[in-house]
Amino acid sequence: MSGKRGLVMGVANNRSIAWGIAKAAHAHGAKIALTYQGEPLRKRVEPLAAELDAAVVGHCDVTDPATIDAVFAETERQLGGLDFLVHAIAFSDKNELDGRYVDTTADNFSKTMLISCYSFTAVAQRAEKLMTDGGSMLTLTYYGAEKWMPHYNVMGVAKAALEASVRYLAADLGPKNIRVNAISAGPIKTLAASGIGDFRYILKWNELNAPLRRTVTIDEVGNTGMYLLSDLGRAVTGEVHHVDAGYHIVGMKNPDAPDLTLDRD
Ligand SMILES: NC(=O)c1ccc[n+]([C@@H]2O[C@H](COP(=O)([O-])OP(=O)(O)OC[C@H]3O[C@@H](n4cnc5c(N)ncnc54)[C@H](O)[C@@H]3O)[C@@H](O)[C@H]2O)c1
Repeated sequence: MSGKRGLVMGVANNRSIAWGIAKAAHAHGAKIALTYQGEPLRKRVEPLAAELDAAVVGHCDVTDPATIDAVFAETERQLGGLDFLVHAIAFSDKNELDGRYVDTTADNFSKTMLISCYSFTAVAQRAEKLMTDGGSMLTLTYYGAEKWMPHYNVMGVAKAALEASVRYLAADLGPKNIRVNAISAGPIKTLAASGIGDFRYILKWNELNAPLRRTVTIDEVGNTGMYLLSDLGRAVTGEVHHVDAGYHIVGMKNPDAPDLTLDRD
């Protein structure tokens, strides 16, 4: 990653998956820029950026296109161009990440799709202009895009659309040697994940039933990110790569795993 310049969007705190990727990129010699969403997160992101000698290129709320333009202009000013982009952004109303998908409202459906799916295309449009010598774009998805998961609901629908957009963006940008991939991460306790109903149960279920009999860390997602963002993955595009301790190959509960009781406090 030495000599590569990357914009990492989606650091909220030191538990964020984006932070795991930013740390790995820095450790491998990349120059990083970070964005933050709103003032409360600026106070968290600035000290983290200092740890990586990273630029902070401003506030970005992907529902406000002017803020996307502003952070890309600042990235160009500070880094001079881009070799990679990390999009680790998702949002849905917490009330609809519990219970039944069929009860999703039109308003939250649109908002979830805009923030969790379209925003990757919106940032890809800007990043393409800065990737004058090829590049690599990476987003984050979850197995709930492929299979039903309890409470994932509209976010599962948005992630399915996000995975489809990875393929369409990869086809559009491939002729410019810009690669587009996703990591499908296993469940990790982050701020965003805390909004999902019965998340502790989901974590425990994965730990007991994944082939590696454990969950994954942000550092492990970060390390796999290096393969997709660096020249190691230079022939890989349009891919959804699972980093989930193998959970996605499982078809049935491990018979040796104990039965779990639902703990909702
Ligand atoms: N934690 C998990 O179990 C898990 C598993 C698979 C995929 N993912 C995905 O990883 C990505 C990162 O999430 P995380 O788990 O690290 O949680 P996180 O809360 O640390 O990060 C989510 C980020 O999204 C940003 N965001 C939300 N709405 C935004 C908006 N309107 N404009 C700009 N930014 C906005 C937040 O500021 C935050 O930085 C998400 O796409 C999430 O769906 C998470």
